[in-house]
Amino acid sequence: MAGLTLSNVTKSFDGFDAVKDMSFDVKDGEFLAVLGPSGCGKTTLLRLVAGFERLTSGEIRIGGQTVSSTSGNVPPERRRVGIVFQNYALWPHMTVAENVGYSLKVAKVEKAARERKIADALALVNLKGFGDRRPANLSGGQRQRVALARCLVAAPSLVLFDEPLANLDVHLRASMEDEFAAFHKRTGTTIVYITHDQAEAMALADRIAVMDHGRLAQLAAPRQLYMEPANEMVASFISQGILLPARVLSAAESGRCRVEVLGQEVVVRCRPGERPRGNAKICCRASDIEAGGPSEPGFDALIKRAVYQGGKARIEFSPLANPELDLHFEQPDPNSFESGAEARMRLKSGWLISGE
Ligand SMILES: Nc1ncnc2c1ncn2[C@@H]1O[C@H](COP(=O)(O)OP(=O)(O)OP(=O)(O)O)[C@@H](O)[C@H]1O
Repeated sequence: MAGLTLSNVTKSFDGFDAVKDMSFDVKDGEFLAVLGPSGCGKTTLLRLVAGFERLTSGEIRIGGQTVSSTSGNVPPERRRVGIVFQNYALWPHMTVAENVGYSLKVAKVEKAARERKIADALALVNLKGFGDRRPANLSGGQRQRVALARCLVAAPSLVLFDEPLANLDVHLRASMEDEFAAFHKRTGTTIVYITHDQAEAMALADRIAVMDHGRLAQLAAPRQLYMEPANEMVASFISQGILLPARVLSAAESGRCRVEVLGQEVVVRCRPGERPRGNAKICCRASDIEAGGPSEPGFDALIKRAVYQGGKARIEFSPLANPELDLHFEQPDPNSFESGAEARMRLKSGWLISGE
């Protein structure tokens, strides 16, 4: 296996930067998810790494070897990069074993070695004994595993996944997530996994690169992305964080500072070096909000809707002083909030978005 390094990679189409100045490292054996809204450049990034697309500037290295730069481009078939696509693209007239071994046959690998490699690849994806089946006689998840085996048989140094679960139903997705996680643990394959599904990225990846308009917005472990989003885009994108206008009242001390939000003073988490300032934003989650007593610090709100969600209700409300803000929190059963009522709300915590 090998690591992957992108240094200041830009890809322009007719002057439009689909990928802009991206730099990051994927460590040997790491599982990196690339996450972002539609059109942010994920597929272009994958195509650049695979070698299907030439970069406009910058450099890509795989296992220390430069594979893309302005002075040259190693062709896709010589990069030892495996790709698992969203549509598995298996040949229906071939058996599972023939599908998996096709590239070896083309490369004129001798029969006994070929069969051994096919068996090893099928074992890696838990499909031992499926070699004689046809794709039509497999489930969607099994087909996706054949596609994975087909890419593993070539002993790639890096495997790229392009939204591999997008075509599968919800239950199958969950079980394939488990399969991919187990596969990664078992093999230590370096994986770059493109998705627009946050839950999938969070469940699988060691780290997640969030892309926004072709740029890297943040690269961090899932929990850090959730707890400490680098900017407003990441805050609102990851788990639909709630952004609130704030004024910073005190300098950072031990990772916390005091802010004024919705007329309430709250201690929030923050980066070191924060200083008092206006025009700040904090990111909070539904779990950071709770109902408070009438005389407690907090703010008054108008309840808009209570949506029962089995064992709890999602309470949607707007602060009376900021009716343009739509907020919500979760209230365990029994729910005592009714739409149209006024209630006192309290913000318990949050994360101060860096001003840089
Ligand atoms: N060959 C091309 N020529 C011109 N523009 C392109 C080309 N390929 C991609 N783009 C543009 O680059 C931007 C990024 O596209 P890309 O397919 O990489 O996004 P994405 O994040 O994979 O989107 P999605 O999640 O919808 O697949 C888009 O605005 C797209 O229209």
